[in-house]
Amino acid sequence: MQTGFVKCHGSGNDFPLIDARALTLSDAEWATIGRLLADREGPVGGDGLLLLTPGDDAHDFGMRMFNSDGSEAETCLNGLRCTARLGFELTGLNEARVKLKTSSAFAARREEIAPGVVTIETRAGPASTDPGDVGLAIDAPAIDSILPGLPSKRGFTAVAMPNPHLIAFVDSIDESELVALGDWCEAGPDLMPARMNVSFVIADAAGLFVRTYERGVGLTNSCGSAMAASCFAAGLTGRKPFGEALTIRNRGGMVVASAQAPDAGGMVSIRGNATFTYDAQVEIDLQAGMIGEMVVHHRRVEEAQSWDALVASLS
Ligand SMILES: N[C@@H](CCC[C@H](N)C(=O)O)C(=O)O
Repeated sequence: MQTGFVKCHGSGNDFPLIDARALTLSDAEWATIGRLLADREGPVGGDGLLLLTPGDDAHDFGMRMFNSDGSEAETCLNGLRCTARLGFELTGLNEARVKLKTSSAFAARREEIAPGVVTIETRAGPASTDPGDVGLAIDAPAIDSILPGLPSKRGFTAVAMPNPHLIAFVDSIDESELVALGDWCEAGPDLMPARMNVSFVIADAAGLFVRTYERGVGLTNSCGSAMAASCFAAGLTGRKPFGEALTIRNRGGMVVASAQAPDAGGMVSIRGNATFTYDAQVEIDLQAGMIGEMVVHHRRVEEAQSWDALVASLS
């Protein structure tokens, strides 16, 4: 099959994005397409696959997200900004209620965070620390807690957005430690059979810096739901106030986020880029599990440059 897609990124977290509203493929077929398109060794590459899907009575449209290992995630908040932008462009809406795998989110166009940078705000949640929601085999919420059985003596806060996140606040980020822990989680141990995303987070005067090992992917430039979970965890642990806009930096750029306290609703808003870098087409052979050459129709050079200028201004 010939498949058209937009290559996009939210804060450097990059994805092929398909308008799948009229496509009826099985979950297994989408998982295969996710593995093929998001393969860094292949012609496209990405941290996963995004699908714009049909809405229903309560939603204007929907989003599905497959990690590069083919597993489907409950949400992807960098991807949600990009998917919402495509949904807005195809429906003429400027804000929407978006159907996710197990929850709903709100998305709206916002004023550009920097010249030429298309900006979307999302509101997702409520964030939860319930062990059942985060998929942890423990008796009580983990908030700055050492987790028995986890090969780390750091304090972790576990948050579902609703996808599962383990957050440790650290003074400096040891990437090899993060990768070792992320790899351990990827095995789906009894403590977390559905695996977890793991982030090391620095809280400083400028806000937060978040580095994430993503479930089903590995280290990525940024992870939107990890930034949301970190913002919520920073409020829960008293490192940052709830209800205030925080600048959250990452390897790919930045977003602005704010989290409500649990008793105020526990929703988390993120404002950031939804950058489209090129539009392309590729032949996918589902039987053989192979993709052909990619043909790029349109490179969105100015848009990509606007984002690069914002990132350069951060350093
Ligand atoms: N990059 C995403 C999260 C993608 C899903 C995640 N790897 C999971 O399996 O939960 C984001 O921006 O939120």
